[in-house]
Amino acid sequence: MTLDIQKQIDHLKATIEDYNYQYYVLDNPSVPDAEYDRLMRELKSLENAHPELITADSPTQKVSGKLDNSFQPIEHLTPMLSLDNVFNIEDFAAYQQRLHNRLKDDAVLAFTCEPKLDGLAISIVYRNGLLEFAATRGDGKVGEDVTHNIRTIASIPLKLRGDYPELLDVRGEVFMPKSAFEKINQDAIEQGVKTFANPRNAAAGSLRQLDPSITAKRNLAVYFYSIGTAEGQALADTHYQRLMQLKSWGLPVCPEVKVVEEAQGCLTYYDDILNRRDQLPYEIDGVVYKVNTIATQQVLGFVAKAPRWAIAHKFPAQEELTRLLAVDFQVGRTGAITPVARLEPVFVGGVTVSNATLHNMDEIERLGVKVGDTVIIRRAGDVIPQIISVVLERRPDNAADVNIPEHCPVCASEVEREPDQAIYRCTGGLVCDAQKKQAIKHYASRKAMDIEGLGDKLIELLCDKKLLGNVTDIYALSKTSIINLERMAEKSADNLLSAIEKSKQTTLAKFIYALGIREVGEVTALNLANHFLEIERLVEASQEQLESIKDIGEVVAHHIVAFFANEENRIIIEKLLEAGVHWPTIENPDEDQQPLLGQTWVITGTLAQMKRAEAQQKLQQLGAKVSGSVSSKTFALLAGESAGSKLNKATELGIKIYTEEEFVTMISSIN
Ligand SMILES: NC(=O)c1ccc[n+]([C@@H]2O[C@H](COP(=O)([O-])OP(=O)(O)OC[C@H]3O[C@@H](n4cnc5c(N)ncnc54)[C@H](O)[C@@H]3O)[C@@H](O)[C@H]2O)c1
Ligand SMILES: [Zn+2]
Repeated sequence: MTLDIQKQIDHLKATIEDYNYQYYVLDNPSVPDAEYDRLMRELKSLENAHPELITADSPTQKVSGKLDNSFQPIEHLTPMLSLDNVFNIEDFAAYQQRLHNRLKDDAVLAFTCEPKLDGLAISIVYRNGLLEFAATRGDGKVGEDVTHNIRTIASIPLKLRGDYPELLDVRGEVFMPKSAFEKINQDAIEQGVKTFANPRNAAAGSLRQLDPSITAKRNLAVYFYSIGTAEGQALADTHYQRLMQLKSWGLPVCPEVKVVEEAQGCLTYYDDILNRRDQLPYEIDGVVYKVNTIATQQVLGFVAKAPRWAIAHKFPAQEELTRLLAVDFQVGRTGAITPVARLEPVFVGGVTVSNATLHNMDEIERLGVKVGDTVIIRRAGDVIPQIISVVLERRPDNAADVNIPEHCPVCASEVEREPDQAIYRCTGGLVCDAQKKQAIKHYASRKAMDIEGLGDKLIELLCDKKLLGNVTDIYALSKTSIINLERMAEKSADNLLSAIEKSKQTTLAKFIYALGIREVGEVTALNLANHFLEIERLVEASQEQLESIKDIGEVVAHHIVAFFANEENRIIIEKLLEAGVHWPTIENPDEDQQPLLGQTWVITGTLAQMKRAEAQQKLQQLGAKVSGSVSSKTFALLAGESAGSKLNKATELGIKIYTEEEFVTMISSIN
């Protein structure tokens, strides 16, 4: 029996030591805090039941943290301790009771409440008001010298102000504000390097750098929360007033610090901070209650590695372990195929989570995640739950790779990857149910078929009522079918039907645009219309033919070919023509319509009568290229109000310059 317990204890100790190493030395934990805390509680309760098995080196008995010999050791003037913690109200009530029992009185206890900042502890020694050295907590007795790095943190004074003690050892938490954390991880993703698991690890990793110039760039911050040693200056006799003293010496103190009375006051504070957790600019993992009167603190004293007069009340975990059961693929409104993780349900961030986003296939590759893996999932605030890492040591033998499906799970069309992008898309276009609504909205929009009255809301409704399946169904709508819809009076039904009828008369360019081929905007559609003159010729066009057209590159040409290669799309086009969609024959194609062919224009300054984008579109429609910079190849410059360097350069190079007025006259003389 005891042998078994001994084995369990040894196993727990070894596992916890391993996690400590990864967390404190490598700043790269492999399991979430919740899992670590569970093991620690298990070990504690085994040791409580078998006190004879407690050894001095047990992680329950000593301050965890290791020393990395890349840093000089620094012995602390007074030890840096840890905090005991509770995870629920019952345990907190029991803690309160123990305090009163130990103090043997029922006098009202005041507590200073503080957020439990999720960073790493630092001790900074000021001598005669000047920053002398700074050290991490290390094993509690000896820390690592990080003085050079600490000096780069903007909010840490190098010199104290006011009536400071001659010698001051002040303790605080170095942390990385959420905004800085998001930015650093965004940069890491862009550079394809490893991201930090959470702001705590980012802060620790940034402070424990051999090169202070790296620390300097990391936007670390600090709040101070206690005094280790002070000589030559009387200290206040409550914890709260001491914090105010720190502030008066120029040392930042968290603005959320507050004095309350008894358990009720503590719990009200807890609820308030928990409610505001997501709005706080820094990450916290709970709150800390500290007996306010220093004399009472001294009566209470310390246990092995933590004060009795303080306790951390931890918040529900935002990170948890669970298993990835499967990866499903969803098709978005634009055909983008996104992987969605199906998880073994787990309670995290206050709710039970069974799905998580995986963004795209690159993200899966970055995480290196396989089906069957144990993963760390994070749910903070209202943010969609995310998988942040894989616990590789728990990977089962039958873990399976995640593969993108070859066919759309909704319409079975082929799936393809966009060149140079992480996104896979369904090529189904108009036939894909998932893309249907979006496609119909685009088709009916003003710059496309311009069907007045057929707006987004009505399209949603018609799709939901199964009156619209794809764009061809627009022409099958009848008065009897729509009159019974909500908010559809007889008059609006008539108006809609006549608008549909009227819109059948269009141009080839608008029709091509209306099809919603990826990356075929109005200008490209116009170029295509002018080049091919007939829709049938465009449908048959080859990649090479398309690429030979001005402004059409490989990618766009590819999208066009893929769109028309889809048999369903061709059938839809036939049906639209049968329904009566028509356009005038293009009489004067290419050259005649494009008198500015071969010219390169530059637009600069502010235009009064139109937007720059409109001027650009006009020029492009007439065949000109529009470039962003003036060179000897520039044909003309359109210069609006307060034109600057481009105007100067164009003048220098003797390039033709149009005022807005001249430009408008020129354009209207062509049209
Ligand atoms: N995931 C892992 O593998 C892993 C490994 C080791 C430790 N951990 C985490 O670290 C915890 C244990 O670390 P610990 O021993 O440093 O204890 P702790 O972090 O629970 O509490 C002590 C620390 O709290 C910090 N703190 C923040 N705000 C404070 C405030 N207002 N007043 C006083 N202190 C404040 C200080 O840095 C102090 O050293 C575990 O509970 C776990 O969450 C995780
Ligand atoms: Zn599809």
